Amino acid sequence: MTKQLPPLFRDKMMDLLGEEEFELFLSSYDQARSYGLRVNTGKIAKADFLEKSPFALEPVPWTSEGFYYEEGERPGKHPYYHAGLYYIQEPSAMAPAELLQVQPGEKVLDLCAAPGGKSTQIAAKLQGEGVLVVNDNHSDRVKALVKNLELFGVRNAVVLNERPERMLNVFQGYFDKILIDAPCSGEGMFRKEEDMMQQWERHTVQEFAEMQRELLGQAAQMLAPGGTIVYSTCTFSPEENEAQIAEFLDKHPVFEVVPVTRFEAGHPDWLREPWCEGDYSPRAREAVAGTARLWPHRLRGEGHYVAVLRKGYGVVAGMDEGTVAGTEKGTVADFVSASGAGARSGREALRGKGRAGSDSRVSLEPLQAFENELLRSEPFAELRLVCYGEHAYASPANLPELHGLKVVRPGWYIGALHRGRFEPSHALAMGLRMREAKRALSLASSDERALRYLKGETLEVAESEIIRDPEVTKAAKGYCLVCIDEHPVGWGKWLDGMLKNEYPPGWRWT
Ligand SMILES: C[S@@+](CC[C@H](N)C(=O)[O-])C[C@H]1O[C@@H](n2cnc3c(N)ncnc32)[C@H](O)[C@@H]1O
Repeated sequence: MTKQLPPLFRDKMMDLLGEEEFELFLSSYDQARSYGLRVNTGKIAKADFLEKSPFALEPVPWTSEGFYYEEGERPGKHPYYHAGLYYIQEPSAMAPAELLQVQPGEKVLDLCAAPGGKSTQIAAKLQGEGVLVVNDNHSDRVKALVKNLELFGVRNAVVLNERPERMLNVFQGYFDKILIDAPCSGEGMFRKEEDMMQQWERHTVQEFAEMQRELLGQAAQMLAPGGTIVYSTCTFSPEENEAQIAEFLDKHPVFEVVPVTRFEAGHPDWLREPWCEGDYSPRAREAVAGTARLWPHRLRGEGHYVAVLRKGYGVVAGMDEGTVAGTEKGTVADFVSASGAGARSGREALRGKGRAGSDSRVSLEPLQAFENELLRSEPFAELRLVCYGEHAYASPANLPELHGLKVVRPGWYIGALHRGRFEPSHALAMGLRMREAKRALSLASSDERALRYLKGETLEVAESEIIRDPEVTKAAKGYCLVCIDEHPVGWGKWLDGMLKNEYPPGWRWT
């Protein structure tokens, strides 16, 4: 594979690393890559997963929930994948969200989030408390992001499809933590995805560097004083890594680097011609040594770069922290948010207008009837119910007003209210625990019906198999939460010994 590396890339790495280190680096391209999965601790405790894991797992040293699995295993082809018990993720890619040190209750932004690997990691750390705003400016990639958050059963996420400059007014100084998993030239992925090599050219490095500069400046404005930004790339070029951080520190003296000691150090010595300009301050040069490099020849993972930046509280006289760009007018604004000034809380919010600019009213009764019949707990209690047309969402509390932004999901999608009926969403099923449903069916993963359910088939299910509390729910007939080994995978409708399959076509086992 070393022969396929772009010659310009080889020459550059040789210049940066020096002959001896370069040989080691080069040899990594002829070694097997590592495979990883990360346990969804939002759904299952790590110890419980390890007890039932069908895979031989070995811990990834830098991520508490991360594990290596062996080549040849197919974790994407197991019912537990469909239950959202883990995310398949390249081991080095688990480092940035871990370094963000997210705590339950925080307000977190994942600025370049699709397809959502790191968003799901952050969500698990929030444990359903606080706010997770995830954004990606690519509309097609956002679809995968939504699906992964739903699969993970995330209840407190808002999904945006925005250009970050349009988010600045709304989120000025709002977030405690921001992850910028920046678009980059992808040099660190050459071993994993060979076609990235064909796309690589010297000028792409410069193009990405320009985007990264903007993203860093925008994130700085949306971060609260005392907050943390983690900046990461999966590339080696110093233009996209150390140079970005050095330039950022010189423009934003209120920020400092929090040193990462777990990995190899960043390279101040690479801030030089012909790769980078040389005129950074001594403070900035020194600080980039505290950023981190994950090298494929030094650990079991692909190439990554990570910097942890903390925003101080001080105001430095004469320094421009950047002005807020105005938001554009006349863009999508038909999202009704019940948050922000004047909003009514919880259930009240849903009684409001169905859609901005329209006076249609959505009756809550069918949802209430569904809750009474099917839900044991109050899963929406800490959230605000909002309606977008006929679609009901449970939105995290304390969100600023989102008018004018392209909101793909204002929160946890609960279901559709139309023609006097409530149809629960697949996302609702995935976000529930089995104990929260008054009517459930738990199939063993070894039961052939588990796979047949995931393939969309109708199942024969005896009335005695429908789990219900006879004091509360006597009837077996109607919606029931279908689980595999007690982990929800979707809805079914039981009647007279048959379970009608409500598993969505786009999610089915193929
Ligand atoms: C490295 S990928 C993110 C991977 C993701 N964090 C994960 O772990 O699954 C970078 C993403 O940034 C998005 N992107 C590129 N430019 C952007 C911008 N200006 N604002 C927001 N997202 C952007 C791309 O569409 C791409 O999905």
